[in-house]
Amino acid sequence: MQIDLFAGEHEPEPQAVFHPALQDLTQMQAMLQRWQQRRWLRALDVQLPQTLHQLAAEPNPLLWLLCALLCHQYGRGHSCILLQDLLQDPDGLLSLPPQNQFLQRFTDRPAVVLKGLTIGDFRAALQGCSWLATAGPAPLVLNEDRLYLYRLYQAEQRVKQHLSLMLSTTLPLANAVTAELDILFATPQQTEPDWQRLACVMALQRRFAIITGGPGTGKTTTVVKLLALLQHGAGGALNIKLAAPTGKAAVRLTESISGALTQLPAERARTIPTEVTTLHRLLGAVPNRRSFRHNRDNPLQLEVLVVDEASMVDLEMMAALLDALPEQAQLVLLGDKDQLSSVEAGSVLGDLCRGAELGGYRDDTMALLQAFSAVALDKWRGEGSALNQATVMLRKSHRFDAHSGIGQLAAAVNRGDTGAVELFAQYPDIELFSANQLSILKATVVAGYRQYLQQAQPGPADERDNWARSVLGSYSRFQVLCALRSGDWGVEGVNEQISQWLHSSGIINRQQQWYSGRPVMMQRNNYNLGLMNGDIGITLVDPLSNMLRVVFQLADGSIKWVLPSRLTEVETAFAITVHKSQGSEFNHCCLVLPPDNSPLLSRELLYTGITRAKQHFSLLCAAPALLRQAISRRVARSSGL
Ligand SMILES: Nc1ncnc2c1ncn2[C@@H]1O[C@H](COP(=O)(O)OP(=O)(O)OP(=O)(O)O)[C@@H](O)[C@H]1O
Repeated sequence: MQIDLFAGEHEPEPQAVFHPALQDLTQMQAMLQRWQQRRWLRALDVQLPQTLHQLAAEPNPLLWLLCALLCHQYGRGHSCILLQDLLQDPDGLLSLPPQNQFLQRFTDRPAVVLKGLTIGDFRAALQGCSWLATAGPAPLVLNEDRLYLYRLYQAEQRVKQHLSLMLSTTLPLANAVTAELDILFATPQQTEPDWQRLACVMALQRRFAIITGGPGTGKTTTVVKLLALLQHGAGGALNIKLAAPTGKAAVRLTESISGALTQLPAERARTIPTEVTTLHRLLGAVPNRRSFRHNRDNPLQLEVLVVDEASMVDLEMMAALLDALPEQAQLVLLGDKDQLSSVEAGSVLGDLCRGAELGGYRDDTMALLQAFSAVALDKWRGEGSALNQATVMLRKSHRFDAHSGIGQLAAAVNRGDTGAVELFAQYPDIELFSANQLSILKATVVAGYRQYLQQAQPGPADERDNWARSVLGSYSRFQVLCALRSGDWGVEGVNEQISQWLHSSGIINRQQQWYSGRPVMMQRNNYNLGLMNGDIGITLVDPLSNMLRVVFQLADGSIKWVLPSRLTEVETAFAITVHKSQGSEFNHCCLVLPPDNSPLLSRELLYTGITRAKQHFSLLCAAPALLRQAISRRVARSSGL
């Protein structure tokens, strides 16, 4: 057979046939409207290109599409869109449509619309576009084929600049540090490195350090010892501040710091603060503004700052925090890198901790750490980034032992082991319900909430704060978590179902919108009230006025009584999303998964849900196959960090 080397030479170039919406702006606008009607996009996503067009006309349909998708991704917590990833798997990257059902039915789904496009087409649509920042500020930024909203790009740049500056200096270690470490850390015969001790050594030497680890691995214990070492070196004169992203997390850190201080010699414990503030309060949030009172021009007054639950800190907050840090201050971030990322855009801790498991310690870091370790550390040697040289991962949980199903389940899910499903049959502290076991779920939920609801009956006037505190304490023993917000199996549907069950069991009377015992969660920060997004309050009859009030515990442990009418943006909290549960722990958690394979079900979501439980974990899941799919799916947020 003869091969015609020149076949095709005279044939016309194949014309790429693009989707009609890419060829006509009116069609693109109509398509975006349809996506909004199907709830694939938010009104805001569709509005953004329209608004920009009014300011500077840009009739390119692809540009409109990119702009709407960028806004959509921002709403889902991504700092940017990586154009290459968008081309590779549009439906997957965008999680559009959000439920996989009937996907093939839509001929205008992202994968079909973007078919045939190349990265060059994206660049061409953006080139010379007046919406794109080239010299000065403009709404969009393209950097190394990552498309950003300007604000997020700015925040990312600021974080990068601050961190590289902080990572470029090392601090001298005092000669007496070994003796001090020996006082604080017991040295039994070891076979594994004492990462808590090594975390202290590393953080003493850095202006920026990260201590990451799962629940109960001793992050708080370690940081308390670190602060004792720092104070000892400075003669107790350091101005140390402790902060957490939410009020709830701040209250929890206050409790665990107080617990950890009891393990220290009294004269050392005295030099360490126990007061924990929220980041918003620390930075001085200005009502209805994005900016803070403390910033580059008005830095914070402190020498050491510890931020707990750092996985909940979003990109813009991290940028604001670093802006406000005085030049010589030391910053230590604590958190679990494997948890879900912040509710707002960014996955700062996850991004910064990439490679933390492997160590990746270079020669100089190895020399430093090895000098303080009785066990050889060669396994963790590598050529990691500057960040790796400032990160220690604590690996041993002191809370969950080998007999704990929660610990085993969390670890298996975290390493993507689909065999995790089998663990439910082996441990008494974890249980799995299928969707047709609703009666068992009902019994679990009613029993779970009964105690706090009984305590919520009108209490004594002279002890009203203590009573409120104990009701809030009882409430935090049990919590239903959902993977999704909307739908029958989301927070909306499950809250409705639970209220019905509790009402029909005679435990609540929900004939009015507000009733005694109603738990509510803040959906936005309210600076006037000093309440933050995610704070949970409980409705009680105030014994002083006999009127309904909602009680919240503030970061300093005090109780705030608020008129329900002042709480406009709250939702019932019998069920809350896993996302919003971050920073909280409950004795017993019950996680409800939807019956279909939503792209939102991921390993990180399961891990975060499981690790909210301290003693008992229940899971409602229609089929084990669904659980295996969720364990196999990872969520990766796009960012340039
Ligand atoms: N090296 C250790 N040896 C024995 N017990 C420890 C050790 N480190 C911590 N613990 C204990 O383990 C428990 C959890 O420690 P800690 O609160 O410091 O962990 P954490 O990582 O901050 O937990 P979480 O993030 O889940 O709140 C505490 O009771 C603490 O006293």
